[in-house]
Amino acid sequence: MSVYLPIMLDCRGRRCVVIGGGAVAERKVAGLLEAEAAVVVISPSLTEPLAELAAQGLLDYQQRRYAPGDAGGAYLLYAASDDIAVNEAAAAEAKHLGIPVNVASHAEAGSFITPGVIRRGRLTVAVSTSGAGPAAAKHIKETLEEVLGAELEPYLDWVHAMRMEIKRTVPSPEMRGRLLRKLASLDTLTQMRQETFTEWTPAAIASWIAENSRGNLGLETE
Ligand SMILES: C[C@@]1(CC(=O)O)c2cc3[nH]c(cc4nc(cc5[nH]c(cc(n2)[C@H]1CCC(=O)O)[C@@](C)(CC(=O)O)[C@@H]5CCC(=O)O)C(CC(=O)O)=C4CCC(=O)O)c(CCC(=O)O)c3CC(=O)O
Ligand SMILES: NC(=O)C1=CN([C@@H]2O[C@H](COP(=O)(O)OP(=O)(O)OC[C@H]3O[C@@H](n4cnc5c(N)ncnc54)[C@H](O)[C@@H]3O)[C@@H](O)[C@H]2O)C=CC1
Repeated sequence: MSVYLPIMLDCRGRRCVVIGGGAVAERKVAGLLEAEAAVVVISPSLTEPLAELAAQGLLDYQQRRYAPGDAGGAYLLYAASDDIAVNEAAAAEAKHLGIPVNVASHAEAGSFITPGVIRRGRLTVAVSTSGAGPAAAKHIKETLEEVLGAELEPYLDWVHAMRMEIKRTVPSPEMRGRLLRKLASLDTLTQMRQETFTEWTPAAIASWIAENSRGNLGLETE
């Protein structure tokens, strides 16, 4: 069994090439566009939704079959045609160039696989069964979706704003760590879920930081 390393990859503006324009390519393209990649699709045909994206100029569509050289300059390659030999050739080319490649028809020919993804604003949850059962991964993802509430989005926006403020005003790394761990243990998420949360004013934020940094001589006060 392959033990895959989960990582979060910044693909903004990166050239990501998808070979094939069918139902599977459609899913991979959706994930890439969500991550703001510069998507190139090479395929003789496209599904209706992919053709719509191409018409809107959201992806670079090259209407033709895969040809050697297509992996060149790619940040990621997805071999998602229904022709195993084509997927294999594209994967071999990518591997030769050291480009990470996903192979839809037989995962073991590639170097990475695609998880099911849940997003709640800044939160991303990726579910993989290491390829054991893609439909099972989808089902587990749907089960998790039910417990991950919409309040996680404003909660993480709040955590982010607080963290930025703590990083801006607290010079001591030890004290910042203490404050950030304390922040994570507050019941803000529950309050947001129960709709009892009231926004912290800049003065309230400053006094929370001051109160919880007692003994920290490095704290900048205004
Ligand atoms: C290894 C992997 C490689 C990769 O594609 O990256 C792969 C491979 C294959 N999938 C196959 C079939 C199906 N795939 C799905 C669905 C999804 N497949 C996804 C990922 C992955 N699929 C990677 C492993 C993920 C993991 O670690 O678990 C998801 C999670 C993400 C996505 O694709 O975006 C997405 C759900 C999206 C969502 O959450 O909604 C369904 C269900 C459905 O369509 O409803 C079926 C039919 C039922 C079944 O077979 O289980 C076949 C057989 C083809 C054949 O035999 O003809 C192969 C080939 C092989 O086994 O090597
Ligand atoms: N990884 C996954 O999640 C899944 C993988 N699969 C497998 O993935 C493959 C694709 O499945 P679908 O998208 O449903 O097939 P599909 O038949 O809907 O689409 C295949 C696409 O490949 C294109 N194509 C064919 N030859 C090509 C070439 N030489 N160069 C470029 N493009 C070419 C076709 O024009 C078409 O757009 C199949 O092998 C299938 O068994 C199927 C289900 C899920």
